[in-house]
Amino acid sequence: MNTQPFLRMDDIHKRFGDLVASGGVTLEVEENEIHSLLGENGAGKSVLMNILCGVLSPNEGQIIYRGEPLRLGSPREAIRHGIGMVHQHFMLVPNLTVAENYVLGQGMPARVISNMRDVYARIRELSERYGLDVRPDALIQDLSVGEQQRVEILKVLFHGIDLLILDEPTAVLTPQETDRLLVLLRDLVKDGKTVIFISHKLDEVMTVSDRVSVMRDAKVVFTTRAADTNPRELARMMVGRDVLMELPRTNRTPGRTVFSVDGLSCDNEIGLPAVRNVSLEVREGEIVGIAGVSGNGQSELALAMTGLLPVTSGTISLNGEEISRLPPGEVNRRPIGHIPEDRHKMGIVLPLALTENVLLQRYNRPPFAKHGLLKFGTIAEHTRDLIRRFRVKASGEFDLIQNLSGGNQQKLVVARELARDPDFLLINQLTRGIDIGAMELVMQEVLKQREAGRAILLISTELEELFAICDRILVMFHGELVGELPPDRGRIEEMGLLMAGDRQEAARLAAART
Ligand SMILES: Nc1ncnc2c1ncn2[C@@H]1O[C@H](COP(=O)(O)OP(=O)(O)OP(=O)(O)O)[C@@H](O)[C@H]1O
Repeated sequence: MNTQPFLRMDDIHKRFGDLVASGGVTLEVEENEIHSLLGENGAGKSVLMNILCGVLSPNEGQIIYRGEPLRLGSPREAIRHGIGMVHQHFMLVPNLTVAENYVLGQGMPARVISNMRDVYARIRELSERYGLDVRPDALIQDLSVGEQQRVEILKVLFHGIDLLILDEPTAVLTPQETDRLLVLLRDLVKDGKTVIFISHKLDEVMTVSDRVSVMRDAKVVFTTRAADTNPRELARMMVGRDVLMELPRTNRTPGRTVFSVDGLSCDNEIGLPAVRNVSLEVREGEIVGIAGVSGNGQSELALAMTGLLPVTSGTISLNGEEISRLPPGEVNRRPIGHIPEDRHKMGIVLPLALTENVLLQRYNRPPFAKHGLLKFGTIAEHTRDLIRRFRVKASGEFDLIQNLSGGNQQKLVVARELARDPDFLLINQLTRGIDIGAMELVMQEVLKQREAGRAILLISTELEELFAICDRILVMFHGELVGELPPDRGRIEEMGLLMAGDRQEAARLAAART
């Protein structure tokens, strides 16, 4: 009898200078299972998977795959062995079509490329078989994030992959898209594929996995069948302590209005109406949430509030001053903190050091500059302080931010913006990519800002995040605010109805409660 597992990564070591990303990791995966990989930010999940798909080579250790030692020099070699990965950040070329992306640089036989009709036919066949709804001639830049995700998955299937690795695939998906993805993963397993799934969301891990492994400090510390564990145990294994799912907060009467929006409308980047007649106010010491399925105008609302998208009508005011028609640089001079939705596009500059990223947009202002000269000592000390307070895993303040794991990049952006002590804090997706322990820390820090009297607007697709810290929650649908609810988990059904635009049914439910 063959007792070899389908895949065994054996005593893998990977170091970057002094930093140990894999410190003797052993992971076994069975054929035809969904195996989830969990762990704190920076535990070493992505590095391990990058080794398995040929992006990185280990310093020591070996991979045994289908009973044979496997040495990979590139992702292309991994694909030849049937191993493919969908990365946290998509790797598609935006101005090419789906089909062009699939044949690009993959060393496809010339006869395949010369006959794009065959490529189209294969894409259509796979798309139909797995219900993926991918059009071969669509331009990547015209697709939503969820659609791009499907294109990435289909690309891996297109190359005949048996072992599929997905690194946080649901971080940017809507709940409906996530459900579809989880069903797809089960279908793939039925078709004989094997899946390794990385996620910080314990409920979906419990739903979809056959087995789960937990990484801590660059090692796998625990593997179990999903049926034999629960979210609380998994959280404890990841973080090394019990995680508070409920955060204590004080009752607080909000103070004066700090930030307000009145009758605001704006268009999206291609000139279509995105935000329609939105009015809201945020007061001192208050956290106001905006719930909604992504793509309902939240991104445009946030951009308009920070001066990055022109307002077509209505006003935006901060501390009584109208700021709706100020250029972005002027808005940025006001006491506003902004945690953007997509940290790679707006929050950080990847090839720069942590110190430089902390300084972004503030390089000419005290305390970091005096008489036009940068105060390097102050900048370094401030960055070290943020790293310590937010437990950012980095070798030091001069580390390049691109060397940090995704969740640690997010923690640095949050730390930087909270430290600016702004009067108004605009947060669009607070905990994206952040592990469950760090989530607790980051939410506590936002609550401290509330205690300090900041006015906070939290746009989020994560209801748990909104319920945990908001004082009241507005719901956005098709560019409009369609309702307001207290952060009461008992009213989650009503909120779901509002998020789907069904005001009547939501009102009926609300009436039935009273
Ligand atoms: N190219 C690199 N150079 C230096 N350090 C790196 C590099 N790539 C990764 N690291 C470090 O290796 C460690 C593990 O990172 P990895 O991305 O595997 O974490 P992760 O478990 O996937 O975290 P997250 O949940 O935040 O995505 C981190 O400390 C990271 O900073």
